[in-house]
Amino acid sequence: MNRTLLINEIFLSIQGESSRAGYPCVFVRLTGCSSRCTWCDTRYAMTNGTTTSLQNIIDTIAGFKTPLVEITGGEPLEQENVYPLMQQLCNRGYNVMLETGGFHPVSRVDHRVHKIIDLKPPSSGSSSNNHETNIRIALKAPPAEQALFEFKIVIAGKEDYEWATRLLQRTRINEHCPVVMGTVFSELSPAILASWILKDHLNVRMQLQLHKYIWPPDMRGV
Ligand SMILES: C[S@@+](CC[C@H](N)C(=O)[O-])C[C@H]1O[C@@H](n2cnc3c(N)ncnc32)[C@H](O)[C@@H]1O
Ligand SMILES: Nc1nc2[nH]cc(C(=O)O)c2c(=O)[nH]1
Ligand code: SF4
Ligand SMILES: [Mg+2]
Repeated sequence: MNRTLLINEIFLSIQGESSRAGYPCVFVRLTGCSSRCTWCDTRYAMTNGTTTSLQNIIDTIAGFKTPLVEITGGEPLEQENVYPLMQQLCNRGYNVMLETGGFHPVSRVDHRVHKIIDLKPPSSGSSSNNHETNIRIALKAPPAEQALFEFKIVIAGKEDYEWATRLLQRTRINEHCPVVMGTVFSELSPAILASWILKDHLNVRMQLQLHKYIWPPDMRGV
């Protein structure tokens, strides 16, 4: 079957987010997202895309000669053929990461994929769409698979931070899986977020979007 995906861009860059930040990584950005996070930095991926066969995507990735591949968007889980793409990349031996907004259960994602799941705070305007099933799936996973779950919370201010600490107290997800916490770029000072995390002895990994410090923050394809 000639399966396709609507692709916004495929590029090689330095992974700027998550526990793998700093490693060379191929990014496959899928077009389209039905959410509208107020501070989304990738609005250009909402509509523009090229219909591309899975084989063509895999060949493009192979050309970058890099073992780490991240599937992002847009919202990657909104296109059905993302599932066979991830499976085929895993079969070929790539380290595959998925970056998802967390509005869809990750139960159909190949278990070998490193899943980075956002928990959207109130400032995003998308908080009511969080799918807490993903937290339950991660908590129930056997330890070896739990290591392939990572949750991410992007914070714009104190209200978001307090929402996040309540979520962590209630679910204790950070005792089982890495939780990365970062700032909405240019909205909240990293030093302020760092001071809150330190004051509360919060067991999270702070991260900044590394690529926005390496290159101009609004540059595309990096
Ligand atoms: C553009 S989204 C694409 C993947 C998926 N839709 C999602 O939300 O995870 C990739 C990541 O960028 C983060 N992000 C978007 N806009 C941001 C901003 N202005 N500052 C910091 N992180 C941002 C999102 O929270 C998400 O973790
Ligand atoms: N360099 C770089 N690292 C990233 N990590 C996650 C990204 C994303 O947009 O999902 C991203 C991105 O857009 N660029
Ligand atoms: S879910 Fe991701 S791509 Fe969609 S609007 Fe929110 S940050 Fe942007
Ligand atoms: Mg990005």
